[in-house]
Amino acid sequence: MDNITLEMELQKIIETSNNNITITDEKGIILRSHPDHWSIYGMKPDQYIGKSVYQLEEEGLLSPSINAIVLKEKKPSRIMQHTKTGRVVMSTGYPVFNEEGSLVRVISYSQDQTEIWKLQEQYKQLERKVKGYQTEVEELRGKEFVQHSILVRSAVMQQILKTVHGVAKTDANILLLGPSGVGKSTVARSIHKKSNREKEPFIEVNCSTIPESLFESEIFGYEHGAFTGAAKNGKQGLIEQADGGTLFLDEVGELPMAMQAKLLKVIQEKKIMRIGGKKEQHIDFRLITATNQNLDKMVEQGTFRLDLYYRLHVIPIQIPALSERKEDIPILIQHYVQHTNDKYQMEKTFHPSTYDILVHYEWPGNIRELENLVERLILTTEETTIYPKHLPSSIRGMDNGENQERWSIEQEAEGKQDLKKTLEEVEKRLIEKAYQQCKTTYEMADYLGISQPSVIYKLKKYKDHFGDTKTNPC
Ligand SMILES: Nc1ncnc2c1ncn2[C@@H]1O[C@H](COP(=O)(O)OP(=O)(O)OP(=O)(O)O)[C@@H](O)[C@H]1O
Repeated sequence: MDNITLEMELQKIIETSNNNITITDEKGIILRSHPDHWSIYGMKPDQYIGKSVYQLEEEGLLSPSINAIVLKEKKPSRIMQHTKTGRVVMSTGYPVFNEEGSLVRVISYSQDQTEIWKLQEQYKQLERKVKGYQTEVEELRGKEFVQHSILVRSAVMQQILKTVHGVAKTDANILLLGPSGVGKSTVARSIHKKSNREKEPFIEVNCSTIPESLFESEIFGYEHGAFTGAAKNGKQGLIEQADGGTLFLDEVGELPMAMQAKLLKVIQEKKIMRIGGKKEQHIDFRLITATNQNLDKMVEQGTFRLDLYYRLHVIPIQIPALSERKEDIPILIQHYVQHTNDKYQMEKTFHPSTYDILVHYEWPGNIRELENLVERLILTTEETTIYPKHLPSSIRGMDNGENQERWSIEQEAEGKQDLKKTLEEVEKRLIEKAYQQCKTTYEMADYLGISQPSVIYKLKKYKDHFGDTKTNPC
């Protein structure tokens, strides 16, 4: 067959193939390719024919070039490329050697895989959703409690709920202790819901937010003309509003001393008198209090009345910090991801590495911090998958590195990093692990599932990182 016929055949193959066939010489100069196929890279023929693939890489038009990889590795290779035009392309390259064994050409085939890739992503998301539903079904089957929006899985919280719900129908005063954001108000509301007062008001008073000068009038109310600026018809106080129901005093440790004495009297007598009023009225309420302060210490220091403390302390319940009941963290994350997605009609998911970091985080701000962070991440992350890189650095910094390793691999799939560098980085870390754990290159080969010569090659490749290579006793 003469050269002209061969040339025509080759040209026809390139033109009619479903793949983008690209041929480069030993220097990476593009000799042939079909113009139609380069549109996926957002390039026109004059931008690549006769150009070097290295140059195209530098210009960010190919990231990375399969032909460049084959030129370097001198063996067939396959990569996924994320193009400037947003396509996902699978490229496979083969070296062509002459009779002397020198590499003279590289032939590569590229196929647009965007639709398959998207389907795979959708499938992964569906898989995660199904897992989420499975967890929910398990929860509903009783493995966890889901009661009055209280989600608990830990044994300690299940016991606490059992105790408080056990006394919910009595009128015993309950004191909820624990750091901020652990769910004291939530538990208080749940006690009310379980009590016989369920249909009556639940009045929540945050003692730290009412200025001392207004406290008395807010709590006890006042009669017409009680003081300058008082409302014309007087005002019902918060205790009066709780008549028949539950009065929940949050941050009770913040109560001014003078108010402590008045509150003690109300608790003992269940009677109040409005400011400027002439007669006392009986109020039927159940009292629940909460604080994140150490009341014992405050009593010792003389800033909290001992007699009031005894009154409030009838059933003390200590709610532990989230870091002391880590089993609750996964269901809380799942719940708030689902809840926020539903609330804003979104479909964001947490990458498993992100999820792992959050599950192991200490959560100093407890459930409130968790709830706020999940909501913020879902609202402010543009991508549908939330990666560790989206987490605040204070949380990312707590990770031991394993998750960072996992997500850097995923980032490569997102095309946000240079694929070649990412793969090299991952390879280097795996080889480092093998290097630390194995005595010989044969053991390393077994450990890594590659041949021993490949181990030698890779150790040489990263010699700056490892120093001298391992000795081979065999
Ligand atoms: N077990 C739970 N399941 C789901 N959400 C919860 C749970 N416990 C608390 N939360 C949520 O966490 C947030 C903080 O809870 P809550 O206000 O009850 O804490 P707190 O201990 O009373 O805080 P503070 O001491 O600051 O008043 C709320 O948005 C609440 O809905």
